[in-house]
Amino acid sequence: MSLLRRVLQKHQSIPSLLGLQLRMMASDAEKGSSSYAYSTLKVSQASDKVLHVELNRPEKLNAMNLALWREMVECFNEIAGDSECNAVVLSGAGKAFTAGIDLMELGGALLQPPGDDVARRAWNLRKNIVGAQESFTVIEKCSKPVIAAIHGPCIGAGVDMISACDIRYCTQDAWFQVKEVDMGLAADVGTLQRLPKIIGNQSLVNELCFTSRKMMSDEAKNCGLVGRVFPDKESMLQGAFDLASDIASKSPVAVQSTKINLVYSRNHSVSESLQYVATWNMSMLQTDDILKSVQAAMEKKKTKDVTFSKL
Ligand SMILES: CC/C=C\C=C\CC(=O)SCCNC(=O)CCNC(=O)[C@H](O)C(C)(C)COP(=O)(O)OP(=O)(O)OC[C@H]1O[C@@H](n2cnc3c(N)ncnc32)[C@H](O)[C@@H]1OP(=O)(O)O
Repeated sequence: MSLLRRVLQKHQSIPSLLGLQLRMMASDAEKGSSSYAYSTLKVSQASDKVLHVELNRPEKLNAMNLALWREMVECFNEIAGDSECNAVVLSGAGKAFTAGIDLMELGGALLQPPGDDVARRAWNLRKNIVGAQESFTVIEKCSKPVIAAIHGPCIGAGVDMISACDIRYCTQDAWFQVKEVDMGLAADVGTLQRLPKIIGNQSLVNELCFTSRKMMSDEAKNCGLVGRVFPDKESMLQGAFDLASDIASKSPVAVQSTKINLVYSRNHSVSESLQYVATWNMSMLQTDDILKSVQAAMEKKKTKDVTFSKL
């Protein structure tokens, strides 16, 4: 039976979904005591101070169900507070990066929020949307650089997700699709806000968003959506891990301050951003990391040979 047919059938049993509210910010209590234990995300240590987060619903092409939206928030909040982690690689298990929102599970809950009248339903719908936005904004709020490693399809919410990452690598077989218009809606969890700042070609962004046409990896590279294209998943992951490892070896004060200021500057004027970094660095320039880094450079050593305190 086609996916679309099953989605439509599922929507006919809306009453079972009426009580269901998207809870995008789950409490830590649900997770138990073990660290990085998630049902839809697999987190592993790729190398020293580098974590590998995999979207882990390969049998559903990593379609984003309720648990995945919630666990993204939990996971990246956990990473943000983990002083053993300095950089992250985000990829998809199986044959796709992601097929976007889980049409079976989320479509009904999203379109039919609970509420006694239109105002209350709208109120709850807004809460769901804001909650879903947090699932990707949390990547941006996490001060550790996040490298998206994309292979195969990256559809709908997948584009929202990778737009919140700091660096994007992909495979030759990767393709990108801002699918929302073809689903009858405007994208609302980050693509329309972040993609224009990444690609820097408003005409192309508009075309992609209005038409839902697929963009293949070569075009993604040419327009600046991805930094590098690799022949296959294995070489892409190796490239992403090497990059993450290089970043992770540097002063975490310098790297994380840089991410925070890059994100701030993207959203503010040059003059506001200069003010911000001046205030930021009035404390951060007092770090021991400067002395250590300069000394290493003078001795022609790599930052890998320097021991920086955890942050
Ligand atoms: C608050 C709102 C926030 C966000 C909104 C976001 C909007 C979007 O994300 S829009 C994009 C929605 N996604 C799609 O339209 C993609 C749908 N999938 C496909 O078109 C195809 O699966 C494919 C990606 C082209 C790959 O095709 P193929 O290689 O032939 O695999 P399939 O047999 O189709 O799929 C394998 C398996 O995965 C299930 N699946 C695929 N996509 C989804 C999905 N989006 N949701 C749920 N399940 C999905 C598919 O049903 C198959 O499962 P089986 O159990 O094996 O049948």
